[in-house]
Amino acid sequence: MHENADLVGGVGGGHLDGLIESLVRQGFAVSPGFAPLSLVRALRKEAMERDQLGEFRLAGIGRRQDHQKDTRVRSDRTCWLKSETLAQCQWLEHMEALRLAVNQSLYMGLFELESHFAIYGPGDYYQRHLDAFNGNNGRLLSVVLYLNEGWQSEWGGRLRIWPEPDATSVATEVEPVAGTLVAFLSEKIPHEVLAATQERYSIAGWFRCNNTTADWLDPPR
Ligand SMILES: O=C(O)CCC(=O)C(=O)O
Ligand SMILES: [Fe+2]
Repeated sequence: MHENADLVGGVGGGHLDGLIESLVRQGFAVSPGFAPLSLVRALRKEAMERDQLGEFRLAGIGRRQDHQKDTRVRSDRTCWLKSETLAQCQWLEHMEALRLAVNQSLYMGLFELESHFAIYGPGDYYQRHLDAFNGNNGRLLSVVLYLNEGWQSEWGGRLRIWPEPDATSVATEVEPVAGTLVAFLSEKIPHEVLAATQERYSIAGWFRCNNTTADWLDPPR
């Protein structure tokens, strides 16, 4: 069988319709088994190799001028993805299928994706936050893919999700199990990564709008 058979089965694969329906209904979606295990394994192996090479950095908060390191808010380490390996290209193809499906059904105008590997060591966390506010960074839709095979519930590391920015009651908690994809509206859904007792591997990504359009059409004078 062609080595991309997994990918062809996975994209389409019945996940996208349910995912979009959940996004419309509640602003977030949890899709277990979204990515095939073969792809999850390849991605985790790459994350581990790049970590060995020292390519991960303590995660920052914010972008550009307001970029700062703040271990009180989060303590994971991250490494940006590039389309430099087959596995990363396959991840990007999955996300391209999601982008097209979301744009077709929800007219969200998702334009480009930025994504990074993240490793939360034992005790690492990311406190409750929104991924975007008032369009500050152009992030519209957030996605997270978990890369942990054999994850045990008692290890912790769940993603806690609230239903709206000011909510006090939790909507759900997601186990960071291999192949599960979570997607949510970046400006609307607060979330928090709870500390785990084991290393927790993931890819987090953000679809952004096309920030350059206005500049091109109506250059500032
Ligand atoms: O790893 C997760 O479950 C979520 C990560 C996250 O919230 C982020 O990187 O902004
Ligand atoms: Fe986040």
